[in-house]
Amino acid sequence: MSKRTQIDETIQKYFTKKEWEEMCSYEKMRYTNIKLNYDMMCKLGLAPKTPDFMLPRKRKVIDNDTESDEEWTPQKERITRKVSFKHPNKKKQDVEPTQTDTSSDKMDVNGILRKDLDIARTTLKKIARNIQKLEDNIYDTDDSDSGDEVEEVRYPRRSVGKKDYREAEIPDDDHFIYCDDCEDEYEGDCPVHGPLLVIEDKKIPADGSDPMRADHSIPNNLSIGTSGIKNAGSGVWAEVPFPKGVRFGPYEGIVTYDSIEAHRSGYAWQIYKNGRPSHFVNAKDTSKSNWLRYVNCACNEEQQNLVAFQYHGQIFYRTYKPVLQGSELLVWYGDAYAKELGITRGDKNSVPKCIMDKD
Ligand SMILES: C[S@@+](CC[C@H](N)C(=O)[O-])C[C@H]1O[C@@H](n2cnc3c(N)ncnc32)[C@H](O)[C@@H]1O
Repeated sequence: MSKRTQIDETIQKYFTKKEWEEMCSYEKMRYTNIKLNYDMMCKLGLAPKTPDFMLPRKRKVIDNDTESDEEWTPQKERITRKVSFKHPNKKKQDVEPTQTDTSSDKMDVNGILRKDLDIARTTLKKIARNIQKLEDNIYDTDDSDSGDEVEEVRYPRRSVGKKDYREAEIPDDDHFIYCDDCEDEYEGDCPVHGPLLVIEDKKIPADGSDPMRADHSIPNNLSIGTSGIKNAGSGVWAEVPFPKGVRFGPYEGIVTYDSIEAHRSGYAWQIYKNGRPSHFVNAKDTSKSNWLRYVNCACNEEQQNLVAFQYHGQIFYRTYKPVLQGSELLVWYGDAYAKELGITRGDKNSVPKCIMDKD
């Protein structure tokens, strides 16, 4: 036999005196359970919808002794809902009797209560599972995938470990985002450290009417100027400090399938679909691209402050470490292209062609 919940007398405040007096103990228990469930979800930070009965109601006359049903606007709605409760499908003999109540609608109400309790229990079990997974994730005690169905909280699809930011990120599943703090990938935003802080471009029409669209799209607090890298042309500079975890982009340009043209331009990112090369986004044309085209390739890991990543078929840049005010935004183009620029990171014997002006 299921244990009965104690009626929480504090819920009385959500009802009029008359309503409370007329309410049978099953209803009070039902509201108690709804509130218990709600409180638990709040404690877990799940931002549940406030149960209707707990919402403030308009009251025409604030006098407990004299009020009638007509004095409360939403009460009519509540009473309508109360009578429209569906009878449980279970046969009456299947329903466990409770110890104390003798009211005529005992079986029906009991069935409703049991259903509510079942829902609450299932929800709490799911929450408990989610918490466990989160804890496992935070403390890195268990990387295994239990195969459990988890709702509302997203978990890493796989433990990818610490990134080598010199490696090009070739996604086989680009709806996952790497979290630099967890060192893991999540479907969408990291449930522990939250979403990346998105910095939007200035909105400039991409119809080709502005030949300098790329320059004009640059957000506040960033500027385009001569790069600090010798012979690299223009670059992008931070006018203010940026924290780790800021997202810029997407990288905009013309879609092309011509790999030779893309390669020659020096402004094209390759897009992958299911781990295979698909097409290129070429930002050579300044009337069809945005400011991200001006971000240069870092000469070494110390300089690098951005990583390029593909998300939902587009290339974005994110700060993976704090960017100091007055420093140049520098990303890694990928080993092959960097080599062509004379950047051979990790190769101590290479002749350093890629040098900053101040070096
Ligand atoms: C996407 S563009 C970057 C913006 C370019 N600096 C500009 O003025 O338009 C890529 C080109 O910038 C230059 N570049 C970028 N990083 C460089 C580096 N580390 N060393 C030398 N040239 C670099 C190369 O000419 C490269 O083809």
